[in-house]
Amino acid sequence: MEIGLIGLGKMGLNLAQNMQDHDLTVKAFDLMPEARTRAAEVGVTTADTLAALIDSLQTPRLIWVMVPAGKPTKATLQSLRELASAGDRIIDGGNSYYQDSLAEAKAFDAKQMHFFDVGSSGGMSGARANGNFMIGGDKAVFATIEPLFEAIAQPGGYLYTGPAGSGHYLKMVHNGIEYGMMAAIGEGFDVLANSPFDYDNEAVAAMWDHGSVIRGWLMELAADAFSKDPKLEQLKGVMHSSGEGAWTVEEGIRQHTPTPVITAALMARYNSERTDTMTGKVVAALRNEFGGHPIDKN
Ligand SMILES: NC(=O)c1ccc[n+]([C@@H]2O[C@H](COP(=O)([O-])OP(=O)(O)OC[C@H]3O[C@@H](n4cnc5c(N)ncnc54)[C@H](O)[C@@H]3O)[C@@H](O)[C@H]2O)c1
Ligand SMILES: O=C(O)[C@H](O)[C@@H](O)[C@H](O)[C@H](O)COP(=O)(O)O
Repeated sequence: MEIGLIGLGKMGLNLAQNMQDHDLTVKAFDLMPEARTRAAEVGVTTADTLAALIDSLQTPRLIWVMVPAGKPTKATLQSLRELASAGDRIIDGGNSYYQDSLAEAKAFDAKQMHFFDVGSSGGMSGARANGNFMIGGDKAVFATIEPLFEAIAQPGGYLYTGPAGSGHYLKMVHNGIEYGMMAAIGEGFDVLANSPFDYDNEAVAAMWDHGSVIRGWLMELAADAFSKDPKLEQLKGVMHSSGEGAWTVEEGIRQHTPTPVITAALMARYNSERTDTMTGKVVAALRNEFGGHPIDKN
């Protein structure tokens, strides 16, 4: 099986190596020459332009797009509609918004091309080996690309989820859950840090990862992070987000499905990006106005 891979960043390059480990033929392209050079250094065949990549692939082509979600993905998918042919199969493996994927599926359908929205999980190590994939698209055509997922996923770690849109929808909800789980772990360690006891964070996380109810990969990763920086003193507690948590909350609001934990986790992320808040100033001012309570001044 031959795959044309577009995007050789943190995920794409690992995916390319994962595919090659399973005797799949990878031909790849990235806008950045440095990314192409890095890929060539680990034995990935690269093309200098998107058009050259498309020309080099056997038809019906199988093309995996792994570039940043949003504008870069939209632009790449638009180019593929111009450069690829009827019958080609196009995978968007990035974290795209499912509504965008529904629109992309329609646009590819109009060109008799097959679009798959694939939520990819497991971070960079999952891309490199034993990944996790949530796959939306045409079921009959999926059968033609299933061997790819059998090869690169953890056994049991891929699922055909239904028509186009359903893969990225499921990944959106997965990431909403991820927000809540990580926030709870973070809060727990915050309480420990402010406790009267001197806990060893790495030892606690490693112990919790062995048999406790809250064991799991996030706990393992917490132990790894604490092993490098026992109190995470080198980090600022700023938590960025790239959209999936917000989309999950918006979806909950649209459905009238309460998502208080995920919403609180999302708001905590937004709050962490601000050094001082108008909310805090207003509440401080009001407490001072009605009760004479002390205020901290700039
Ligand atoms: N990093 C993760 O843990 C992770 C996990 C799952 C899914 N994702 C998703 O995978 C996608 C890629 O993420 P990443 O972490 O590899 O990003 P990245 O920024 O590390 O890499 C993106 C690569 O795409 C290239 N690129 C950008 N625009 C391009 C274009 N128009 N044509 C060709 N190449 C282009 C960039 O030069 C870069 O090398 C994103 O949609 C992301 O949301 C990331
Ligand atoms: O399942 C995964 O492998 C991760 O969820 C992955 O997709 C990525 O690390 C998120 O995009 C981060 O999302 P935020 O930037 O929203 O935290």
